[in-house]
Amino acid sequence: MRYISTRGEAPVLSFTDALLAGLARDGGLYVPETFPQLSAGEIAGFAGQPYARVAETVIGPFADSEFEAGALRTMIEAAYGQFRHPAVTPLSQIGDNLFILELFHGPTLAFKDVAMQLLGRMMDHALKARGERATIVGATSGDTGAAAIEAFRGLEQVDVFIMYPHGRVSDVQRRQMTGVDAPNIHAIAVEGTFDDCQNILKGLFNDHAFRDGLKLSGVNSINWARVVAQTVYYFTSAVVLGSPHRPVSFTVPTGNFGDILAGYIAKRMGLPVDRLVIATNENDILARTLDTGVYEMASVTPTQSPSMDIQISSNFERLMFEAGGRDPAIVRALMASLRQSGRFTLPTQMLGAIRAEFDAYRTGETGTAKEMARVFADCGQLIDPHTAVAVHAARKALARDPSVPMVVLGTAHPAKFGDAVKKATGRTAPLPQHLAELVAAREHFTVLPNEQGAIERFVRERARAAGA
Ligand SMILES: Cc1ncc(COP(=O)(O)O)c(C=O)c1O
Ligand SMILES: N[C@@H](CCOP(=O)(O)O)C(=O)O
Repeated sequence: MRYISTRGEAPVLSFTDALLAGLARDGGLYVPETFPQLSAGEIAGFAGQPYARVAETVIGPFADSEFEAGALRTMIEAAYGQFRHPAVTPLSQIGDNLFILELFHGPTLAFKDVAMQLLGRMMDHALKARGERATIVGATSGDTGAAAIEAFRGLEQVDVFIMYPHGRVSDVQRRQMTGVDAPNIHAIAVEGTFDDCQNILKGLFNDHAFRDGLKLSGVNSINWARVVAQTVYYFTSAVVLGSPHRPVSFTVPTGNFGDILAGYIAKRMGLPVDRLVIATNENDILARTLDTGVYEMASVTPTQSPSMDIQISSNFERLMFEAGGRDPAIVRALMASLRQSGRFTLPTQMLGAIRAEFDAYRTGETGTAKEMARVFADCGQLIDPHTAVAVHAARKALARDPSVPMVVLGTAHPAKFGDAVKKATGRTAPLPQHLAELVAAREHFTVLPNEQGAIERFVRERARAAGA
C-alpha cells in the first residue's frame, strides 16, 4: 500500500515511511492510495473473535508486507495485552438502542491508548530495523500526550516532546504527563491554547531543515497509523450489534476529527455504518460548518471537556480530500484560505457529500453536566464530560431514527475529569491504583512561550537525535 498527501505535492511513501514521517512535506496529511475492502462474510467472521485478531485483519492490508512475518501480530498482541478489560473495548447499554463503546481501559484511561500502544511498538520496531533514532513531537489537549508518554517512555530510539496548553488541561491529565521522570520524555507547558500548540507542531514539520536535522516524527492523528488503528473498534462494536446484517450509527465526541474519521474509513472499507454523528462542545466549529458550509475560526472557549476545546480540526482535511473527489488542488486552495483569512467555504458538491454521511450537534456546558447526571441516575454509570457531550448529541440523532442502534464512543474514564463528574453527579470515580501513584509524583515540565522559535531551541538542546 502506498500513501499520498492530501495536498498532492509530497513524495508518495510506504506505510512505515508515512508512519515515521507524520505530516507530509507539503503540509498535507497522508492517506492510502486505495481503501482495502472487507466482504460481508469477512466482517461477519469477526463475531466472537478476540480484539487482536480483528485488529490484525483490519490493519494488515494497510501495512501489508512491510513488517517481517509474524511481527505485526506480535505487536498487536502485546499492545492489547495492556488493557484492563478482556474485550479491550467493551460495549455497555444505557438506553433503548443506545450504547457506549468504552475506549478507556488502556493504561492512561483514554481512547488514545488504543492506537498509541500499537504506534509506539510499530515505530520502535521500524526505527530499530533501520538503525535510526527519531525525535517525536506532539501537541495535546491532555490525552494524546499522556498516552504517548506512556507508550514511548524509556525507549532507546526516541525522544518525546509533548506540548500542552498551560493551565488548560485537567489535573489528572497534567500529572499523567508531568509525573513521568524519564530521560527521553519532555513535557512542555505552552502559554497558549491547544490550537497554538498544534500550529507550532505543524510549523516544526514545515521547517524542513529542523525536521530533517532532528529526524522529526509525530504521534498526533495527523499520523495515518493512528487513524487506522482507531478503525478497528468500529468493526468490533458493530459486529456485536448485528453487523454486517444490520447497519449501526456512531456518535463521536470530536475535536481533531481523528476518531470520527476512523469511522468513515471503516465505512469505506465495507462496514455498514448508517450515520456518523459529530458531537461538539461549545467550541462548535464543525457543527457550524455542517450547518452553513462555512468553516470559520472563532476564539476557543475553555469547557469541562477540554480535550475538545479546539478550532483547527486537522483531520477534517482528510475528509475534504475524500468528499472533494480526491482533488488535492481543492484542498490546497481551502487550506490557503484558512491560513490567510481564518475561514473557507466548502464547495457545494463537497458539502453535500459530507452531509450525506455526517450529522453534527453542539452541547453546551449545562447540557453536558445534565447528561452526566442523567446517565448516572438512569444506569448508575459515571461518564466523563466528553462522552456526555456525545450522549447528548446521540439522543437527538436517535430521536430522528430510533430504529438504528447508536453507539457513542466513550473516549475517557470519568476519573480523568473528577471535578466535573463530581460537580454533576455528586460522585467520585476512583483512579486505578497505578495512576493514583503517578498523579502523586513530583512534576517535571518546562513552561515556554507560544513561539515556534522557543520550542525549536528547547527541542534542539535536548534531543539526542540532533546531529545524529
Ligand atoms: C477524551 C477525548 N474525547 C474526544 C476527543 C476528540 O477526539 P478527536 O480529536 O479524535 O476528534 C479527545 C481528543 O482527541 C479526547 O481526549
Ligand atoms: N484531544 C486531543 C488533541 C490531539 O488529538 P490527536 O488525536 O490528533 O492526537 C488530545 O487529547 O491531545
